[in-house]
Amino acid sequence: YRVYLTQALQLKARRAGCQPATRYKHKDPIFGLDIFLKMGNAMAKNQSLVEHRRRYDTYGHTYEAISLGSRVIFSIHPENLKVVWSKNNTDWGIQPLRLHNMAPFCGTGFITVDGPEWKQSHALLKPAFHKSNISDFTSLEENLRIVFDQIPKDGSKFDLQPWIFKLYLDMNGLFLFGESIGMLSGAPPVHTEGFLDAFQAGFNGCGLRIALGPLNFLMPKGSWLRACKKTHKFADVYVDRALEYREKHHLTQDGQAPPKQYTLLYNMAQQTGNKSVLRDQIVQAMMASTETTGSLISNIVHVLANNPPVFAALRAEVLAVGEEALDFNRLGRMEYLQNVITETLRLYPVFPQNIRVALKDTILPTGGGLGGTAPVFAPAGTLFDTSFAALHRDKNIWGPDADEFRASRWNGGFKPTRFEYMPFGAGLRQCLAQEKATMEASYIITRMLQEFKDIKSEDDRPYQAQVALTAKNANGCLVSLTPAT
Ligand code: HEM
Repeated sequence: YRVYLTQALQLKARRAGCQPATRYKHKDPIFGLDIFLKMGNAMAKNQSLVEHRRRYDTYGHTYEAISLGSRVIFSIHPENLKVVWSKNNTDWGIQPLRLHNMAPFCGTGFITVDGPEWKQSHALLKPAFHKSNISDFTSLEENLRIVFDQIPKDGSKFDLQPWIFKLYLDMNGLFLFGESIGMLSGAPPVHTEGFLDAFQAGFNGCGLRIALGPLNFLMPKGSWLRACKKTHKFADVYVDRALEYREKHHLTQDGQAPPKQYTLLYNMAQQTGNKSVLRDQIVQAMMASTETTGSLISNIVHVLANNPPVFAALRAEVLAVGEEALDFNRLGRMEYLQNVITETLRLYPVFPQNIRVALKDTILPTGGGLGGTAPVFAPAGTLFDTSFAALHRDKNIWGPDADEFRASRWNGGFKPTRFEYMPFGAGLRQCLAQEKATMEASYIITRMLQEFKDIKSEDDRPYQAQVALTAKNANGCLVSLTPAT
């Protein structure tokens, strides 16, 4: 039957004019253990993005391989990305790859499902990201001041990254559940004890299970399941509060609880009283927000500390703001600042890679044959693995200085297509927090440059991406800062 199936698929591919993409030179062409181990080794050395790029340089924009028995098409060709990430294309998804591997940790939600269930989850989350809910910087300012207080004022060396991550654990707590988890104050609520370690272990376990694919039975499950349980216990504290609130206010006015609208969980609890739905969504939202905006800010500071002319130009723009209020409108009009953020996300994408799976037999428009331009057949179950980090440094798109930080490349109407620059994804699953993340980054960087007249790098190592779901600088953000007054 397998032989028949293979032949039937080959016939289907030939009829559509498809040709195979360049094949990775395997040592183990049957199970593809070699490519799996090589990537594992590169990840352990924080070299996975370098390894991906090296392979694209060797094999071209699209090539294919076998990894742990699955066929994988690796591609950074914008034409292919356009098809796979298209809003109307239901041939590609994520559910068969993620749901069974992640459900014990985070259940059913926008990260784990496709189709109508994804749509429901997306609809529950979306209202909380409305501009009116994300444009008040009062709590951000209060918490940012605590970070500023930690920075040595005598110009001595300081790792800013852990403090930015603490700031974001607290800010995410406020946005997701309406309560800071006390990382900056050093006084976390009692129920958070052990939560961060459990969350990290639960999250990492999901990643490992996905990476191991058919070998995921090799991962010991006991401690992972305990970490999942502890994470649920933490989330349930807030879910129960949101449900109590919903219950208490249920019969007011038109039957809706008055909105505690700035908070994602309370916002969702206006729409559903289902405890497990709320818990799944909030755990998945924690996954999407952990270390994302924090990494972006740490990366911008890394760029500024290593590029004195960029720092000087940006500080001049910040000083020109004077006493004006830093709202969305004013921050959005700071053109150089916006270009610095855009260029930082190009060179150091916080989500550097992504994988989709073919939900049915389908065709990629390009990458096949000797010239690499023929369509490529992808039978159901084929994985599509892309690297935004490699895409964002492709010299065909960005020119010979693709590896250089040049904020001015975004001046004068230069605009890559939606599938050449994808720091926030594209299509249906595009990040709901894009505006929130970029505006908060704008606020923090502006405030920092108001408070400090110089930032110098105290680290001569290059940026080294430590990749889990997201990427952060493995070396932290070692800098020295000079106060403005
Ligand atoms: C610099 C910061 C961030 C970056 C670069 C980023 C990037 C991304 C990317 C690339 C995706 C698409 C994933 C995919 O296609 O599989 C995504 C989705 C998403 N992100 Fe973000 N993200 C950031 C911050 C955040 C934050 C802080 C939150 C929540 C508070 C968040 C919530 C979401 C949600 C809910 C989705 C899924 C949308 C859906 O499927 O409906 N993101 N993000």
